[in-house]
Amino acid sequence: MMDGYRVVRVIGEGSFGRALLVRPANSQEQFVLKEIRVTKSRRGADSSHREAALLSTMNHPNIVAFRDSFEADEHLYIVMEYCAGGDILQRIKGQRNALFTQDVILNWFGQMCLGTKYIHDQRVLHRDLKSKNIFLASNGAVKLGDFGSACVLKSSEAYAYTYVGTPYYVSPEIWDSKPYNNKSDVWSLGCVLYELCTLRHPFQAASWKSLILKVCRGAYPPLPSHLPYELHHLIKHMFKTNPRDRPSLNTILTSHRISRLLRKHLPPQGRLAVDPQVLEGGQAGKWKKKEGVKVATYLGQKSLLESSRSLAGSCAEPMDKEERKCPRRKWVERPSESVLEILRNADLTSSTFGSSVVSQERSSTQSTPEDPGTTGPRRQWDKRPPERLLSLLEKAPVSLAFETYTVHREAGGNPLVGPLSQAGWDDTDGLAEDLLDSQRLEPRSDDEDTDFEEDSPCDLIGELEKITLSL
Ligand SMILES: Nc1ncnc2c1ncn2[C@@H]1O[C@H](COP(=O)(O)OP(=O)(O)OP(=O)(O)O)[C@@H](O)[C@H]1O
Repeated sequence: MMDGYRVVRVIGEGSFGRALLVRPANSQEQFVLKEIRVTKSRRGADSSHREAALLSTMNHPNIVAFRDSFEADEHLYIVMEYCAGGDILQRIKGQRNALFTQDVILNWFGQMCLGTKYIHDQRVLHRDLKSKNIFLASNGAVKLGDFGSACVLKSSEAYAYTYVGTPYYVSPEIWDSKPYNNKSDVWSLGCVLYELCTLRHPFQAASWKSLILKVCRGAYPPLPSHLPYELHHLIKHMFKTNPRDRPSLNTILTSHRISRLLRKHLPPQGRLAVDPQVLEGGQAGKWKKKEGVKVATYLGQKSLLESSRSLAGSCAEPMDKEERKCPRRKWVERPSESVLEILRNADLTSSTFGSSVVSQERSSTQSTPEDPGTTGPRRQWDKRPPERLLSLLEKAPVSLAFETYTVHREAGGNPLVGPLSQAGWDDTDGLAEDLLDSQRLEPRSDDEDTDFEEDSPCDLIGELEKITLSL
């Protein structure tokens, strides 16, 4: 018995503790109790308060609901909704080779879209959407979970933590050291949709280098031909290498070619929810602020622990109302391609990947970031091998690419500004906007809705380098 909860059984073990199936003493209802080891030094971080206020507003049928949290015996416990159907990855694996029906794909994916649209409407990024973090409830509802790994708290201590994601689901802009944005979540959701359609990951690779190349080119094996044209079309757009060209969740649900098909497969309440007015209305069942603080503290801990393994993890990022009104940041005309360029050079010296592989991949039907559909002259490769990334990629086992990563770096600016902080509440309000690259600001347009992103991109390559050095 724990704080009024009776343990029914252990569901599984994650990197930060166990997940238990529990039942309140006075009820037959079942919940998941996540048990997280905590260290005293991380308790009560001031920066948790604002993040908690944000998290406490999360309430949607397609988001795993939080019920309670408490601390006992050096552990933090979070009580949340139990999803009896398990996670989507388990379901995919359980299919063996039998493909899901089109109805199942559209029904599940539609609900994932509703959940993601809900958080995006609140200017929150999930940052770790993957089939392992999406659950099925007993009533058939699909729910996005594991906001824990999706949330970074910049602490008031020495480091700031930035979430990177799970490499197999990470979008090209992240490899190009661009900020995480709402379309990065769209890319990850595209990976989940592709998995539902094929039972395979879109970017399979035997090495990091091959993985990153495929991701940066948006090169994936075609979907089975029996699937409707609308799904082929949607996947193609979700895997556009430039985030500007990917549809937003709003577009997918309301005006993309897939929208009608998706809506037809949504449960009735979901169909109603596509109406933006209804979506914005759902605010019932908020967390109590006090509980939210504890959860936010846990999230900060999780980030710290994760990065202490040199691998990284982390954060949902809100934008405040003021920021919504601000001119939004614009993507530079073409990605800088830093990673792509280095990888291309790496091919000259790599023993495992010759230029023929690159040529083959370049002939894919997907456009490359530097060559959106035109047939310009091939770039000359730099003769000097890029030692840094080359050695990194050759040493790192690709199995690591399914892990969630956080990176840490020394905090610059105001260390109290957390990724879940709302700019309007911080002393740096205004200053932060001034510091933005002015070239990346432009008025908002309706058809281009890459409209919010993290503030400070991280040095992913540098961090991966540290990882491989420690292997
Ligand atoms: N709300 C839930 N309902 C049903 N099962 C859940 C729920 N949350 C987690 N699980 C299951 O419990 C197990 C452990 O989950 P947990 O989130 O603790 O770790 P993980 O996701 O496997 O790893 P990590 O969090 O370290 O990345 C997993 O099998 C997961 O599918």
